[in-house]
Amino acid sequence: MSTLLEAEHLTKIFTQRGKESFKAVDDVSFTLKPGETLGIVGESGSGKSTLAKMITRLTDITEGTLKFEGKDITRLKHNQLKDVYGNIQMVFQNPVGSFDPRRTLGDGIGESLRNRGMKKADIEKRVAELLEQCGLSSEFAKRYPHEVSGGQCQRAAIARALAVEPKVLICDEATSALDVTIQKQIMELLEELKEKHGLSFIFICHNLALVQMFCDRVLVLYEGKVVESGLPDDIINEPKQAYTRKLVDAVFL
Ligand SMILES: Nc1ncnc2c1ncn2[C@@H]1O[C@H](COP(=O)(O)OP(=O)(O)OP(=O)(O)O)[C@@H](O)[C@H]1O
Repeated sequence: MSTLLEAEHLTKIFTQRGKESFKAVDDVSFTLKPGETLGIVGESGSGKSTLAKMITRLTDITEGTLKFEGKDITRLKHNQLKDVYGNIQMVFQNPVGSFDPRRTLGDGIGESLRNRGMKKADIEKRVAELLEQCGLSSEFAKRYPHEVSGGQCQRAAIARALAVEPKVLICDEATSALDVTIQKQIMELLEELKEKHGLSFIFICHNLALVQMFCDRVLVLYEGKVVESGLPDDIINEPKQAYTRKLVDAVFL
């Protein structure tokens, strides 16, 4: 199987004037194959979101190499990043905050299509299709973010991410802000989209139980470094590091 994403020795150093520089991600390497789901777990502050933003190229990479389908995308800038955003999309923890409050959900979902020059009538049709794929009626296109529930808004955010037909979807704590039953419904939707569209996922989460259900492999991050990686069942049943055991115990004990 070919490799979709290949990350080698990714490192992110934040520098702020007058302050010591800080290494948030430290020498992280992994691969992601088509149709695969890679989980990234770690406590708060371990570097998960920073790593996600490096992969989507929403933030610069200080050191290391990132390749998508064999092409080096580590240092692409501005317009050159269009293709990356078309292939790798992200869904965030706070769905309501990720939409512009003054614009309808339909407007937000259709934005990338407008940017690609799609006609208004075609955009409306496609937005309705995307909403339905994500379990919402097309009527939701007219609503504003504050007029829907958190779970419905996350479905709309997933529809927005799918609009450009990405190959990789990065979910950064995408279900953490939702209550348990809604969390389960969103996980089922992601699973269904994975089957239907052959999507690959990077699933960032601090809950190892969700990772066990959903992921093929998992990386455990601690202070920006990968301290353990492997099959979720192995990591959960036989964690090699005390840190991983702590994460496991927090969920399963
Ligand atoms: N722009 C920034 N400038 C300086 N430090 C930053 C910046 N962004 C993140 N950090 C630091 O990098 C570290 C990793 O943050 P990150 O948000 O990636 O962690 P996380 O594992 O996603 O945490 P959480 O689960 O709480 O979201 C933290 O110590 C954070 O304070």
